[in-house]
Amino acid sequence: MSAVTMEWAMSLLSNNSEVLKKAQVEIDDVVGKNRLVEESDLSRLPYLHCVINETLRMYPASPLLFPHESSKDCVVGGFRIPCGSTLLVNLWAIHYDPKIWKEPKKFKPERFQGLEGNRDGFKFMPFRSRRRGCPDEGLATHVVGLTLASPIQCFEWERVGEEMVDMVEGIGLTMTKAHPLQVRSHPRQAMVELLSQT
Ligand code: HEM
Repeated sequence: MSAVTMEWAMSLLSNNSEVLKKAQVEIDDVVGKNRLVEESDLSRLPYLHCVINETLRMYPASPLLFPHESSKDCVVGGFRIPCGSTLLVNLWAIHYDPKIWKEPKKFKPERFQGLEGNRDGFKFMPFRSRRRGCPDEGLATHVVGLTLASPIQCFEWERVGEEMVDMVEGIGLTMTKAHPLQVRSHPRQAMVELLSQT
């Protein structure tokens, strides 16, 4: 799931160079160019977290979440759910609901600014929620944060051709990209020396 999220994030950044630049400036300001970004820097990179959250909103790794079975009769949102029903949550529909999100189809990490660490009810649930949530959410956000921050800090990327990276979704329970991301990259001038030492 972390690798899937990484690929979507890098694809979105490749198509939105101004967001990539903003994330790069934040890392340069906080970390500088004399050392590589470390896990302990992540809490000081709020814009990077906004990028990750916006990626998880638009491309939740598990768009229908795992099916669950109701253990007793209950009523949810006015609907009677008999005991033993298989329940799916259409997370994708919630994450694109125009009643909840302004311009839901637009990649706008800024919409999460000031909301870091705030789950904001049940509007945003890439890791599901509470008792049924992903037990490794903290680890996953750290892994994605660090593995995304490193190439942002060290490399310039560009699309392979003129056309935008295609964002077609593959078929399956996990939302993968239909076509693997391809980008052309080269080390940032200021990072060449540091990279040659590691
Ligand atoms: C971006 C990365 C990840 C996302 C978006 C994600 C999301 C989710 C979601 C939506 C569920 C399903 C909850 C449900 O519907 O019942 C889940 C379950 C789970 N995740 Fe993650 N996950 C991620 C990374 C990880 C990682 C890195 C690990 C472990 C190292 C992990 C371990 C688990 C486990 C063990 C469950 C099953 C929990 C249970 O049986 O109730 N996840 N995750």
